[in-house]
Amino acid sequence: MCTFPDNFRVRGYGSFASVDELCTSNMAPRSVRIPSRLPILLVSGGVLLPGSSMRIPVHAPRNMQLVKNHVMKRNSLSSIIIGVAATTSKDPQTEDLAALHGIGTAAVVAQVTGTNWPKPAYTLLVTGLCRFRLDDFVQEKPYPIAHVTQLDKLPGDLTDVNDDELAALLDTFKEKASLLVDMLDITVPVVAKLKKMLDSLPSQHLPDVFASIVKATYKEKLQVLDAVGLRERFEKTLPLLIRQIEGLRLLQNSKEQGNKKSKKIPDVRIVVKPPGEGGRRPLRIVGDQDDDGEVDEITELENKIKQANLPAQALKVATRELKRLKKMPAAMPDHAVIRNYLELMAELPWSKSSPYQLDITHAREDLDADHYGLDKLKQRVMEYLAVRQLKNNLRGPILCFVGPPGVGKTSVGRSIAHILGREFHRISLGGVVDSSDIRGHRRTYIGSMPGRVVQGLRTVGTNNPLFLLDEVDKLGRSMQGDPASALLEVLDPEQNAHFTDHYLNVPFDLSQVIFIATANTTATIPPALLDRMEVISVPGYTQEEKHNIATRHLVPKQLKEHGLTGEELQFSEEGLKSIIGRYTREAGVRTLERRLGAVCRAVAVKVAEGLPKPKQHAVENKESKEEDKTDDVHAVDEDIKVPHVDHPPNLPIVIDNHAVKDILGVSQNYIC
Ligand SMILES: Nc1ncnc2c1ncn2[C@@H]1O[C@H](COP(=O)(O)OP(=O)(O)OP(=O)(O)O)[C@@H](O)[C@H]1O
Repeated sequence: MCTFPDNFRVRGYGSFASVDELCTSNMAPRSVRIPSRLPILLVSGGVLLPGSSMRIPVHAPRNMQLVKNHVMKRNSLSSIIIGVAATTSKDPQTEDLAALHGIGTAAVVAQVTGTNWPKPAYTLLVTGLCRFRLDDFVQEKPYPIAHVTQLDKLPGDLTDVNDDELAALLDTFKEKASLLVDMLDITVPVVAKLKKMLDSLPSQHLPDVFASIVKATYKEKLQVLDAVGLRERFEKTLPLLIRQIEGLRLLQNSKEQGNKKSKKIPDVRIVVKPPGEGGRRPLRIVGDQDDDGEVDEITELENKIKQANLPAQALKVATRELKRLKKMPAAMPDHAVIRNYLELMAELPWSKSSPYQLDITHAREDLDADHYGLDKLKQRVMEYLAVRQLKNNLRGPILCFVGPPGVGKTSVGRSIAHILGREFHRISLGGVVDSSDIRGHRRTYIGSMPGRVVQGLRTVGTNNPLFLLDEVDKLGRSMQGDPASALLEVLDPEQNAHFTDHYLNVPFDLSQVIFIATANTTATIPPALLDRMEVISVPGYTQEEKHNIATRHLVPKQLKEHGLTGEELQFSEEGLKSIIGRYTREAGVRTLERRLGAVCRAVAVKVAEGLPKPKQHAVENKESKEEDKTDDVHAVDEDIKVPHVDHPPNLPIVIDNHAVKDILGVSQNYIC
């Protein structure tokens, strides 16, 4: 199985230089034999005809499953044939299989483009091979697979056709087709190719190819698809061709006369648009507006960027990218990439900060309220905060709390953010081996995304949060660059006002961000990084300290988390000691907190079991009401509410030595 990066483009069928090339390629239908079972891709609002290509954005859950399970799991796309069937259901999300059109088009998957970040979005480029009839479904979920019957078994070239009527129809069709091509701008490569194809393409393929490039309604295209017989197919397509020619004539006349209408059209050069995107506008005029929905989304993005208050340099880049996006068809793979980029630009907190808030007199109280002990750490934090208050915008040292797991390093960081009224975000650095994890990938790189710092800023939505760089001692190193040196750039007050993430490619001012690091040991912190930080050791706790932390912080916290109160559950002195001494073996208090949680859960069950049963529904039938009364003395009477309690526990439930053993089992420490 192959894995795909976050942004990718996989080509499978030949090597097409462009959509246009594909759209006029002559790879279909010839002597194709398709499998009798095909996975079915549902397309709403568009019809794929044999010999033409279509870009299909994948949104609906079933289509997404098909792409993930059938297409992406292959190493190569070259042999992937799927069925493309139009659904008459207006909402593709409903994916009603009954609404599928009975005739579909077998197609090869020529290209998959898309992105996995921030959410999966794929586009398939498919080329139609031949018609098939949908017989029945072998499976409907996660994506439909159907038994199909191949319909197109086209005869050889029609040059020596015996049917006079068909021969005449063919001549007229060819004449009109070449007339249409002559009216198009030959300097457009795809038109030149179409002209060439007109002579070389076997005549029987002409209706499908032309039906897919002329302007036609969804219904008309379905009629062409339904035309299994050759003559019928010519008959259905010829009027479309003639109508297109008439339309172009009108357009040209209006241009010549220089009337008002034509002035609105900046360039009457007519290009052939790939017959995709619902096949609604195969021929379009350059300068024509695209789908309303798409325009709306771009306008929305533009407004978002305006409101984001970008600095000059960022605004310049965003405006340039926005212009590119407007010119680009939505089906182009780069469209999603630019959009993601612009969305990030619009969402970054360029000028949004949390208001200044620091009350040093209450800071100590807040720290004490959240944590027991940790005097040295709290003292240093107070000094840090005091200097911050005296000299705002401190380019101070980066504090690094070093100590064993579970001693409160992260939670002290969270408290500091709270005291300062800043947003808190934790960046876990354990196992980071690639510098682009910190600094992002360049946008030219497939699967590119911003680094964790920029992602963090987007998440918190302010430009002055507190970032906790967790586990700096576990930073790795690899061929992809040294993440520690990237981190140096982030932390260096001289440089971080102009921090440039590779993906963002414009500087973002990190000088207002507070960084605090945590580590279990200093031994493995890269020396250059260690040099920038002020290490504060947080030693493990003694049994007594753990006892105090438990009674003051952990027990009340766990009671609250489990919906219990002190009147329902109490820990006896010896019970608590037993948990600390026999059921935990750690310097911190994380396991202790887990064990207390386990006890709370067990007690919560007992308390819930003893609660009054929920009131039964009033009995509608009077007779049955009478029966109920005789059967059960506790039966519900509207007037007398007697709680139905089986064995209400004696509250509070006190957890002593024995209760601890009952709930937590035999201690591992005993076994050792
Ligand atoms: N002194 C303390 N007072 C109150 N609660 C504490 C204290 N020390 C730790 N805790 C609690 O213990 C739990 C674990 O703490 P925390 O996650 O901050 O540990 P840590 O040192 O960051 O661990 P790690 O190194 O594994 O990230 C938290 O719920 C925290 O509130």
